[in-house]
Amino acid sequence: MNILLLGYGKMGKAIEQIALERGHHIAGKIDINNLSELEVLPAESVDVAIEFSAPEAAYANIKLCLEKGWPVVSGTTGWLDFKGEIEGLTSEKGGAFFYASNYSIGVNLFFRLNRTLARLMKNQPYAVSMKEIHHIHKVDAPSGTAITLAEGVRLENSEIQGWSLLPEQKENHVPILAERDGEVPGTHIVTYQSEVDTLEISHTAHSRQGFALGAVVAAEWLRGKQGVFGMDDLLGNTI
Ligand SMILES: NC(=O)C1=CN([C@@H]2O[C@H](COP(=O)(O)OP(=O)(O)OC[C@H]3O[C@@H](n4cnc5c(N)ncnc54)[C@H](OP(=O)(O)O)[C@@H]3O)[C@@H](O)[C@H]2O)C=CC1
Ligand SMILES: O=C(O)C1=N[C@H](C(=O)O)C[C@H](O)C1
Repeated sequence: MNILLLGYGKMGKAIEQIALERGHHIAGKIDINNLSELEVLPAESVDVAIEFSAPEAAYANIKLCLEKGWPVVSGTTGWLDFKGEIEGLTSEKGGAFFYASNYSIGVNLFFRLNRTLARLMKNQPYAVSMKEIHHIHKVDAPSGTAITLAEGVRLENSEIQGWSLLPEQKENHVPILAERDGEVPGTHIVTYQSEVDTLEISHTAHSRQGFALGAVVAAEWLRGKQGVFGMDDLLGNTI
């Protein structure tokens, strides 16, 4: 496949390496410095775009891809207030859009574990909280993955109404602590605390390889499809 990389930072580079290993061709590498190349790229030179850029850039990047008729796989976090508009544009254009806050298989297993645990904890005397730890370059907080985890708890427990980013706290919201430390690729911890004990589940990424592989597999899966998709569509009951 001819893959356009939209955003050529830490993730763009990790994705390039895996895409080449899997026999794909890189149709272009776009970042903030050569954005104008995007508009002049011939539509037929790209089979799928993989977009990992920045919160303020994702919406415009994805919109442009959909207007060009390119299927888009996006992993950028921190822009999801506009996701509904992108979903509308996808159906208007008959295009294809795939989004995940985290593309690694391990984290998608963790998402399911988190929901199962939230269901078990629904009527138990435990307070839920979350912590995410990322590298110091990360611009958004809390992480997209932590937001998905909090949303998972909300879906299982009607007492939970959302999340709050510590130090701000809101009643019936999952408090999330966002820590920035060195070059940490991504750690997420879900904690349930009672007066007598603590129960914790965690996921620790050792590198960006898992995120990058998931994004390339999603791009391969998206080819030839129409609509809005996520990891549950890709993984189904295979995990
Ligand atoms: N869903 C998932 O599994 C994962 C998601 N992410 C998310 O992916 C995003 C990127 O992460 P990461 O690669 O680490 O970040 P980086 O900062 O390393 O890379 C971002 C890249 O996007 C470029 N960029 C900035 N603005 C634009 C623009 N307008 N158009 C195109 N490119 C632009 C930057 O260019 P320049 O350097 O010149 O500013 C840079 O090359 C983040 O939102 C992060 O949270 C990260 C890992 C996994
Ligand atoms: O910015 C990152 O690095 C990461 N971002 C994603 C997020 O916000 O959840 C996924 C992963 O944790 C790495």
